[in-house]
Amino acid sequence: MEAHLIPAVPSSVYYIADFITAEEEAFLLRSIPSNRWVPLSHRRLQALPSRLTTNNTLLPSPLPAWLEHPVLERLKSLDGMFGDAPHGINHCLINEYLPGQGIMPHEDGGAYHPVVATVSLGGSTVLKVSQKRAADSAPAGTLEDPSSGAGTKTWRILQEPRSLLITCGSAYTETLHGIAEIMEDVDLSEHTVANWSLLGDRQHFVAQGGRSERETRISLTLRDVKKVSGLGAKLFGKVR
Ligand SMILES: O=C(O)CCC(=O)C(=O)O
Ligand SMILES: [Fe+2]
Repeated sequence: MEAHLIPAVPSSVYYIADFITAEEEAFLLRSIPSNRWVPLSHRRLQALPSRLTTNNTLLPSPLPAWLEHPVLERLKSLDGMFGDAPHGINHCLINEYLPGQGIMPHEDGGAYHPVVATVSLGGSTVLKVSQKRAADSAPAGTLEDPSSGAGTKTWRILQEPRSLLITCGSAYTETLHGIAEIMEDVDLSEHTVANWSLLGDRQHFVAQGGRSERETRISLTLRDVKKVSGLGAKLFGKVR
């Protein structure tokens, strides 16, 4: 995995170009249920096997067979990335973004084991990663430094279709990530893209003059939800 570590961004974010083949990408796009989308104002999403309950608990149920091979199988084979996760991978969030759509800067938070894997399908996009301001992680009651918004470090990660991005460690806990609501990503170069050296097809973006028009992109975000309902766990033969 060290060969896939994105340099410069807080540790650790890994990028693997061509994690799946074009045939596997087409299979995944065909397999995503068409009747489970939840429309949001700036994208639509679905959660498999289900959405979390209000107290961030998962009612356990297996992930669908179409996710098992190749995605889950291949993720589990990655040098122990999910080795410490209590249930391996038990949840998949699917987001669909049309050109011009994105997601506000956020952190994934404590409901999940702090390793997240994202498989990109369809179009390319830029994920903007920024260091949380000191005030974001300061204990409640700490006065905010009015200048703290300035100088927040940011990085751009270009996600090509069929790629895998894995975020863990302090990158999971100390940064925010988001996708700008724009029709085109511009100024893509070795100087502005943190994972430039790891891209599968740098030449594609060079040939476009460092521009990349957004196309419909679907991401599979795979995680381990920490809390699994006890009743379900018993039904599955595991008492936790
Ligand atoms: O679509 C993506 O790559 C990011 C999705 C995301 O940040 C999330 O679901 O928490
Ligand atoms: Fe996220």
